[in-house]
Amino acid sequence: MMKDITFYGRFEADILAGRKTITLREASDADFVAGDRVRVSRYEDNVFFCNIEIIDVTPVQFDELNNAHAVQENMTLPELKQVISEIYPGLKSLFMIAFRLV
Ligand SMILES: CC(=O)Nc1ccn([C@@H]2O[C@H](CO)[C@@H](O)[C@H]2O)c(=O)n1
Repeated sequence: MMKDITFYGRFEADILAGRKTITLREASDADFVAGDRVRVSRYEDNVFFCNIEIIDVTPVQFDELNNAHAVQENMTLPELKQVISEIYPGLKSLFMIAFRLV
């Protein structure tokens, strides 16, 4: 059975252009392993927009986030920390899911 993931619609263009190649998620949203093919839909309206292949799933602490993470999100580090703080207020333990378009 194919797995699914949702992204906020505002990230769709960056994902489709290959500008966003990681996502940082809480544990309950990181149940993927390298090689998984995953159907990607928009969170707001559930519209499918691409398939991705999972490259890697790695634990990362909020306080360890650095510019390399931000670049892979097509953001600055302050922007990335702000976005994550809004989605997951107070959460320190995240998982970095690296992916590529298929
Ligand atoms: C829709 C949903 O259920 N959850 C999430 C959770 C996270 N993200 C994005 O991943 C990166 C790091 O958190 C940032 O770019 C976030 O905006 C997302 O698009 N959708």
